[in-house]
Amino acid sequence: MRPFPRLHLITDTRPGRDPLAVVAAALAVAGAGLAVQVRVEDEATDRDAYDLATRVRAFCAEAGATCLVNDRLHIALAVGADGGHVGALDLPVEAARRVLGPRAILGATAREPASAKAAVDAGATYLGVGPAYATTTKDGLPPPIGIEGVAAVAGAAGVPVIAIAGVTAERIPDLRAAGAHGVAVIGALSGAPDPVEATRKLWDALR
Ligand SMILES: Cc1ncc(COP(=O)(O)OP(=O)(O)O)c(N)n1
Ligand SMILES: Cc1ncsc1CCOP(=O)(O)O
Ligand SMILES: [Mg+2]
Repeated sequence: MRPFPRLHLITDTRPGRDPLAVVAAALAVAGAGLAVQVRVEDEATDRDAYDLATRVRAFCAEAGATCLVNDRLHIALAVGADGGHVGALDLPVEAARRVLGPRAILGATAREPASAKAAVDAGATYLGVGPAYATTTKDGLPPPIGIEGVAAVAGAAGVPVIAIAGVTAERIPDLRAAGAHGVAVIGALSGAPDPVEATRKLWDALR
């Protein structure tokens, strides 16, 4: 079994972004060590999500990388992804586990130890933990939990913790010291002038 990826790239499908170009750049650097989470805007059609997931899944398969799908687990199944990610407004973790089956990777969002433990008991195999820091990529989030919040969840989780929100290469040493297994990013790669170079920086900080 391949080790659980430390670098998770979440696709950025906001207008004017080129998610596949960023995925290709990140895979060129991190290869099989990368997880790509296909995430589309809430308004996106299932057909658009399916088309993007199909292409990301093919890129990942070629590189030996992990492919996950956010929220829309039927699309994860339809494209043969490795798993999915759910949060508070999505299917409950135990239902997501039933949908994906016993062997799939299943991520759940958590921001404190009690919900983290409940998610793991319900079948989550990793936790997306945050917002670690402030982010401009997603609206409506609660206040950042900071390094202390990440450490509290990591200490209680018993599964890999992937810190999310506002993650930069410079912040990775603190997050790792707090017990995070890895990080998930959107802006650090999608907003970078050179996504290959930006991936290299994140990747070096994670090794
Ligand atoms: C790795 C990771 N962690 C957290 C999230 C957020 O999921 P969720 O809370 O369901 O919010 P949306 O991404 O669906 O808007 C994530 N996607 N990935
Ligand atoms: C999907 C999501 N959920 C919590 S923060 C976030 C986006 C994080 O994006 P960035 O890495 O640009 O801060
Ligand atoms: Mg969600």
